[in-house]
Amino acid sequence: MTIIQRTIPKAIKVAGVAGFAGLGIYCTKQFSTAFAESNEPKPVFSGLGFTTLRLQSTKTVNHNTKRLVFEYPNESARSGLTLTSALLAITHPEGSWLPTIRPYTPISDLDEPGRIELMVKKYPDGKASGYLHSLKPGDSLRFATSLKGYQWKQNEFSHAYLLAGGAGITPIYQLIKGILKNPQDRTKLTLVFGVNSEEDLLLKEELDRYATEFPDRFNYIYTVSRPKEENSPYRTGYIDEELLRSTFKESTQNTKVFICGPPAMEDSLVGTRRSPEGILSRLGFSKDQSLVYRYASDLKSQTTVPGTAKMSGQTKSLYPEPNVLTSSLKVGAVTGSAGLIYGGISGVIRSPHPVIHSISCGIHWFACGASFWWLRSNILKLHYEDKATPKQRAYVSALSGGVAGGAVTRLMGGRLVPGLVVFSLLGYVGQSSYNAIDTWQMENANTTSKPFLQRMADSKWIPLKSLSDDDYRGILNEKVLSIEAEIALIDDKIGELEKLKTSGLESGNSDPAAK
Ligand SMILES: Cc1cc2nc3c(=O)[nH]c(=O)nc-3n(C[C@H](O)[C@H](O)[C@H](O)COP(=O)(O)OP(=O)(O)OC[C@H]3O[C@@H](n4cnc5c(N)ncnc54)[C@H](O)[C@@H]3O)c2cc1C
Repeated sequence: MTIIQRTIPKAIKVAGVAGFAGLGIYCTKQFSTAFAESNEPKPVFSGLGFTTLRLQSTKTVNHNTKRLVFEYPNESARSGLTLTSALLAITHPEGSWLPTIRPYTPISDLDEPGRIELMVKKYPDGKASGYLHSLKPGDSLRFATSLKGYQWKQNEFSHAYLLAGGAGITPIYQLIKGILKNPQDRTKLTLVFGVNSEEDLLLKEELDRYATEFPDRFNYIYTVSRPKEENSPYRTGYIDEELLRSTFKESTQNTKVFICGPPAMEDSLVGTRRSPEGILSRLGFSKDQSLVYRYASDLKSQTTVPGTAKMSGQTKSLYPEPNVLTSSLKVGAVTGSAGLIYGGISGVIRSPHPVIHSISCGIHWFACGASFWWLRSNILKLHYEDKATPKQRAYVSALSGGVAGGAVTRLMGGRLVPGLVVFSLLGYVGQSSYNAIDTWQMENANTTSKPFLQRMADSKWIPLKSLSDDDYRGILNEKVLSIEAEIALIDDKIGELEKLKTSGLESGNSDPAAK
C-alpha cells in the first residue's frame, strides 16, 4: 500500500517531466526545421509552449489603463501572430497560490520586430490586470500559447463597422491597424467608440492619425456617456439605435459588424437568448453579419457596465417572421404524437382495436393542436398586431382552443359542447401557466439564472462541484503550471546537487595536493 502511495506521485512527476521534455523537444524540432533554411529568427509565439518576455517599458494612459511593451529575446524576431490574435498571460497575483491566466490583445503591429505592446485596463480587485499594472520595467512575464480570434481575409467585405466600448477597443484597434497597413486591402472601416468620459478615449491619437492618413477608408465617431468637459467636442450618450441608424448610411450588403465591449453593450446590439432582437437586427443586419469579441465572457451575470450601450426599447423585428402554417404544423405534430401515445395506451386498455384507436386519437389531437395554433397565431397577429398583453393572450388561447377543439371533436363524430368547453379551458389554463412561468423567469433573469442541475451541484448538501468548460480548462492549465513549477524546483535541486558534487570533488582533489 505504502509503495503504491509513494510510487504514484513519483510516476506522475516522471510522466510530467517526460511530457514536458517531449513537448520541449517537439517544439524545438518544429522551430528548427521551419527556420533552419532562412536566417530569420523563429516567430516568438509560434508552436506550443510558454514564452517568457522581459518588460521593456510601461506608460500610464489614464486613471486605470497602462501600456506595456515587452521585448523579444531576439530584436529582429517577429510575433508570428495572425490578424486577429490575443496572448494568454500567466500572472501571479499577490496572495494567490495559483497563477491566473487571462487573454490580452496586442496593439502593436503584429509584424513588428523585437517587441510587442499590450494595453491593460485595471479592474477593481482585478487579479491579472492588477498584477500586470504592478510590473516594473525589467520584470518578466510568461505567456502561454496565443489565442486566434476572427481570422481576417483581405477584401472579404466592402465595409466593416467596428463598435467598441471602453477597453474593448484593443481587438478592434488590432483589426484597424492590420487592415489599414495592408495596401492590398480596400475594406472601408467605420469605428463607433463609446466611453465613459473623454479620458477613456484610449488610442485616440493613433485613431486620429489613421483618419487623417486614410480619409477615404477610415472614419470614426466617439460618443461619451458622462463627459467631464463642459463643452465636450464629442457626441454625448451611449452607442444607441439612433446613433447607429445615422452611422450605417450604406446598404448592409457585404458588410460585417465587429463588436467588442462590456456584456450590456453586446447584449443591446446583438440581443440575448431571452430577447434575441438587438439593435443590429432592427437596422437590417442578419445574425451572421455581426461578430462579437467576447472580451468579458466570464461576466455572464453582469447586466450594467458603465460606459456602454444601453438596452434600448424593442421595435419591430427585421428577421423573417416565423411562418404561421409551418409553426401550426409543428404544434400539430407534437400534439399528434402525444395523441398517438395516449391513444395507444388507452386503446390497449379499452379497445379491441388499439392501433386504430391510437391512430384516430393521433389524428384528433393533431387536428386540434394545429388548428388551435393557427387560429391563435392569426388572431394575435391580425387583431392585436403581436402586441397582446398576457391576459389577452390567455383569452385568445381560450377562444382558439374552444373553437378548434369543438369543431374538430364534432367533425370526428364527438359532441360539440363538451369539446368546446374542455379545449377552451385547456387553452386558457395552458396560456395562463405559460404567462406565470414567463413572468417568474423575467423577474429572476437578473438574479440567479443557473440551470437546475447546476443549482443542485452548487448545493451544500451535494458533495460535488459543477465545472464549466472554462473552469475545467483553467484547472488543467493550473495543473500544467504547477507541474512546471515542480520541474523548476527539481531543476534547482539538481543544480544544487551538481554544485555540491563539483565542490566535493574539488575539495577531494585539492586535499591530497594540500597534504
Ligand atoms: C480575447 C480577449 C482579449 C482581451 N484583451 C484585453 C486587452 O487587450 N486589454 C485588457 O485590459 N483586457 C483584455 N481582455 C480582458 C482580460 O482578459 C481580463 O478579463 C481583464 O483584464 C480582467 O481580468 P482580472 O483578472 O484583472 O479580473 P478578475 O479578477 O477576473 O475580475 C475582477 C473584477 O473585475 C470585473 N471585470 C473583469 N473583467 C471585466 C470586464 N472586461 N469588464 C467589466 N468588468 C470586468 C469582474 O467582474 C470582477 O468584479 C481580453 C479578454 C479576452 C477574452
